[in-house]
Amino acid sequence: MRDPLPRTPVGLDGVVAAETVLSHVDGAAGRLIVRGHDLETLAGMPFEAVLALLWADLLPGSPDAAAIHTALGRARLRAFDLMLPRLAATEGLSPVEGLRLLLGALGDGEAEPHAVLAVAAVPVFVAGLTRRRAGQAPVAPDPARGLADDFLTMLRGAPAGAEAVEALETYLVTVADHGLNASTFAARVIASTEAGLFSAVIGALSALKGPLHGGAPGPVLDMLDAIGSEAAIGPWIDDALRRGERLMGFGHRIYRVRDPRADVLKGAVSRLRGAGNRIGFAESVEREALARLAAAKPLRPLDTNVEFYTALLLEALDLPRDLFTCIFAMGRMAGWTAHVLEQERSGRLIRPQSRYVGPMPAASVRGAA
Ligand SMILES: CC(=O)SCCNC(=O)CCNC(=O)[C@H](O)C(C)(C)COP(=O)(O)OP(=O)(O)OC[C@H]1O[C@@H](n2cnc3c(N)ncnc32)[C@H](O)[C@@H]1OP(=O)(O)O
Ligand SMILES: O=C([O-])CC(=O)C(=O)O
Repeated sequence: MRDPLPRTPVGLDGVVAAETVLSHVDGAAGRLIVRGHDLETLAGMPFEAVLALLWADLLPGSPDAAAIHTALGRARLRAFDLMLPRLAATEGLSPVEGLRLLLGALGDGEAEPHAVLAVAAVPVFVAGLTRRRAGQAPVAPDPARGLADDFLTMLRGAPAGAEAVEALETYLVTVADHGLNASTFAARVIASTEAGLFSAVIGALSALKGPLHGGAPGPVLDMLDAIGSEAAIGPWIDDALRRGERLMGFGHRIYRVRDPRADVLKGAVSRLRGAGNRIGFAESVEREALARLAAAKPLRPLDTNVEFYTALLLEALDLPRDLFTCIFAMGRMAGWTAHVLEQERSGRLIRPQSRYVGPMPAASVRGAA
């Protein structure tokens, strides 16, 4: 007998790998609680206020939203200086690869609190690398602006309207934290080795990049484009399911009902002028997809996840679809940093077990010497 471990499904379903005060995902009820607040009550708050909630008791002095606004403005200036000499190296990389490269400029010796600098750096880097590939010079941050507002200003080279800022802010808050999802788990594993916050969030970004996690919203739009017309919806979905493909923006490891973030984001898209036609089509696709998924997988409830209306919202904001994962990272950096700080406080190495199912040596040489 060389296998004392019970057979378990791979994927860590249902395994508790950390205790957290940060967020709770109730998959049966379709409820997301962030530090004692339902998502729906957070959705109107500034991103800086949600950062104050997530970082409370984890950052020295538990700064409030106003102090975080000031600290993030200062840190964006620092990130801009770090970015300038490295921007050329992002040539030829996808935006998320470029962001990963630029985050590598954040060294453990930085004076700003690392959580603050990591959150501040994402909008600066994403705006800078997007402008560079369009042949435009980077725009310096304005520390007086809020993070969402400054990102759109740095990206476009001109202030964005209040409606767009509010919609982006709703998005950033909605995706700020979500229990022990794959990227946050990756961050906590890296933090548990005491490798430092910047290493942990670069690892998290690498996990987010995949199409089964934060890479899904771009492909949601690809799917809507490929379907093309109302008449094609049913046959297109049937063909995709027949080929064994996954419909992007549907299904979730934890939710067995509709992801509560979907409706918050759908509301935000609906409030944006000019988003009307595409949202009507998206609703038809969603309706048909849910009916067909229920018929195809009767034993596995599959509902709409956050990425479906993320795609619609970011498209309505006129953001290029290959930036969507970077913008997800802009919001999720809040949660990653808070989880890293919490993990560093608990201080225990995360090291699960694998079950060896490979061959044993033909003849034992142990003890022969
Ligand atoms: C922010 C986020 O990360 S939200 C998720 C974003 N990702 C997506 O939208 C990609 C599409 N969705 C998926 O791939 C999955 O639903 C995931 C990755 C999100 C969750 O996957 P898991 O919990 O591992 O589900 P699992 O792989 O066990 O799937 C169970 C069954 O449902 C099917 N299924 C799951 N999601 C989908 C989907 N979107 N479309 C079609 N079938 C699906 C699987 O093929 C599988 O069927 P089978 O039992 O006949 O083989
Ligand atoms: O929780 C998950 O597994 C994926 C997800 O929705 C997120 O990270 O926002």
